[in-house]
Amino acid sequence: MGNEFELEVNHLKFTVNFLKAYNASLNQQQNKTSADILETRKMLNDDVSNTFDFEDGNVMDFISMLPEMRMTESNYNHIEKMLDVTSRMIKKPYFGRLTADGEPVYIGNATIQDNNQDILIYDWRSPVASLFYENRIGELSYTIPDGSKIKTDVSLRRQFQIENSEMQKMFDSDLYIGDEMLQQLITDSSRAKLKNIVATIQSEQNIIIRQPLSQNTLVYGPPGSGKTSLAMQRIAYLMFTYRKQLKADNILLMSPNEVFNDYVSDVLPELGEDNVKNMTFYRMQKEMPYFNGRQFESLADNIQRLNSEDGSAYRYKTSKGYFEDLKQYMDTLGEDGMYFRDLKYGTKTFIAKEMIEKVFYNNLSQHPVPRRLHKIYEYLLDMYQRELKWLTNRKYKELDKTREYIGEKEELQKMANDYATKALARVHQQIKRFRFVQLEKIYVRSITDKAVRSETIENVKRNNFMYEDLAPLMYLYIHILDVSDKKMRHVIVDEIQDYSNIQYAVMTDYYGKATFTSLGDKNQQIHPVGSEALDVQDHHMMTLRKSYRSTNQINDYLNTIVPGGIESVSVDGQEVQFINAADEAGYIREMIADNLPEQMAVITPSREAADEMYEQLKDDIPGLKNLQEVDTIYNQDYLVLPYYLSKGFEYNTVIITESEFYDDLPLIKYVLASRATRNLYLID
Ligand SMILES: Nc1ncnc2c1ncn2[C@@H]1O[C@H](COP(=O)(O)OP(=O)(O)OP(=O)(O)O)[C@@H](O)[C@H]1O
Repeated sequence: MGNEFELEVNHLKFTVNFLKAYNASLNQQQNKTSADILETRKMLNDDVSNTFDFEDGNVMDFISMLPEMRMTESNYNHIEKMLDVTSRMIKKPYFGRLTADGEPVYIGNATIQDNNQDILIYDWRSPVASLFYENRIGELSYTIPDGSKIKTDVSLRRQFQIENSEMQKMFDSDLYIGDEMLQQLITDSSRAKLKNIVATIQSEQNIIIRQPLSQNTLVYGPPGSGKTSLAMQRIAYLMFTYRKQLKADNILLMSPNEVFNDYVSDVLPELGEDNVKNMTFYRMQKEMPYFNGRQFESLADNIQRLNSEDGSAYRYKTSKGYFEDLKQYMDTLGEDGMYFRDLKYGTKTFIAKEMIEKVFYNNLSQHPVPRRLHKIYEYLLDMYQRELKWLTNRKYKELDKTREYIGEKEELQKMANDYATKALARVHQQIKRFRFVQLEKIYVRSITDKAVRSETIENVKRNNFMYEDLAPLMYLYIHILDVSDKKMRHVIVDEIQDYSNIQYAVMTDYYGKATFTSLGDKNQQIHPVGSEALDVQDHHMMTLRKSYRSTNQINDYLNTIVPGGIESVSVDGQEVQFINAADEAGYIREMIADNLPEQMAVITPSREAADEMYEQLKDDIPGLKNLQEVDTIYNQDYLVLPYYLSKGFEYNTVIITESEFYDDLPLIKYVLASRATRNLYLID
């Protein structure tokens, strides 16, 4: 092994030197390309834009230069990306090695070729690198893009710990148990944000990451089994494997809240990829103009409200039974049950709902519902143009007659036009937003439970929509108008257990051209009412069992809440602390006085309790942050937060205050306790 270590140290030196030289040549290329771009731009400025005239041949010159300019700029972007990648890789060129069919295969964050085009380092996402994540040696096989399997004899699997271009340690490991690299990562809690796990992806995780793009996948796994990490690694994998089809803006990450996006935002850039578009279920309605101006309760407010209120309306509206009723109601809209709105301006009716209804049910009855509505939309826009013209003319005549304004005819015309445009602005907006359809009434009619229906009518009247109204309204909107986002090719949904069947249908139907990877844990529903299990079709179901986050002691405690929930792959730490303290803030103050943990989250049962706790602790904990529902930045090591915001995160030390609050909510306690990596305190 001594000799082997030396050989590896030499190979590392060679690779680092190569990367340094490569990086320097990229630097030179970048300078040259940026000089070329500047020169072209300057030339265009001088020669073209001063005399930008279609009569002049220089416009043609400009057009003929465009492809080359685009190529130079894309070349520049590529060089910049490679500069970034190689700068990182100089410090840590690779993390693993295989000997496959007698040949060394080094594995790192990107593929690097030497001057003879031989591969010096394989990207971790390349097919052959998959063998590394099998965590064993022997006769193995990997799949290449055409689907065929390549049999390979793997005689060595080696992991490296390299820091600042220096070899620290190496391990030859063919067994996952005793994986020292993994153990070291598990004990490293130096970072507040989610880290990449590229060097220690486990075989059950590797299978999930490498599912084909065409496959819908549903993954369940206990707390700490790496679901969020996999979500990010999978995005990086898809972007590499399908780079011709997929750009960052074709992939969507559906997050439980806004701050979560920041929590995961380091992973993709570290892996050399751009961050993808992110979304929350709540924010989806903002992409649908119909809902502009409608006030929807936020998820956080919904959770707080239903903590103390009766949840029967929520239960009804998220149930499979209601979803079936809604679909049935929608199926008959072509014959009956469609509701419209009068469009008015001033005291005048632009169009009466009865008229729209007549066109919808009589004149257009041969078409499907969405087609009818789009045709009505066109008629109404046409009508609007005619009305605008008529109103402008009338105003023009009026102005002309009063002769109060003596000016140019064009000015008079403009005044008349401005007047008419303003008068009809609301009508125009309503047409554009399809507000001539009375979606809310259709929704209310689809509710068969009398009490829920009358409560909903009151809320609609007050423009006070509940969170649970979002999904059925969006579902109606998407289907009645046949609206979808055609750009997304893949959607990753984390914390899938927090979505009802109707919510999932909204996502899969709206992102209709995308396949889905959804990840969650049925035992981690944070909503006080909860939803029924997800009924999905055409999804490959996968289960994770092992958990990498918390110490064995914390995992043992978690297993007392959900027996057998977690298979612990971890290290020992201190026992879970159950504390009785009349003055909770006082206890925390004392506890941290001589030993402030690296990171700490104080979790409270409500927003009010969080505000109060923050006031009591802020002078004792430097940089303490009171995390808000609307926050989008996650970079604090010391946090106070209400429990429903803790979803998906992890902290070195977790203090659950007023823990008796969760006595009847054991699964919420489970979620909160599983946020701790090293130390867990439950105070009551
Ligand atoms: N293969 C791995 N190698 C190293 N660390 C890992 C691995 N898998 C997961 N982890 C670590 O375990 C912790 C939990 O991972 P993650 O947050 O992705 O789990 P999760 O399943 O989403 O958890 P939860 O359901 O509780 O939100 C993270 O610190 C992550 O870095």
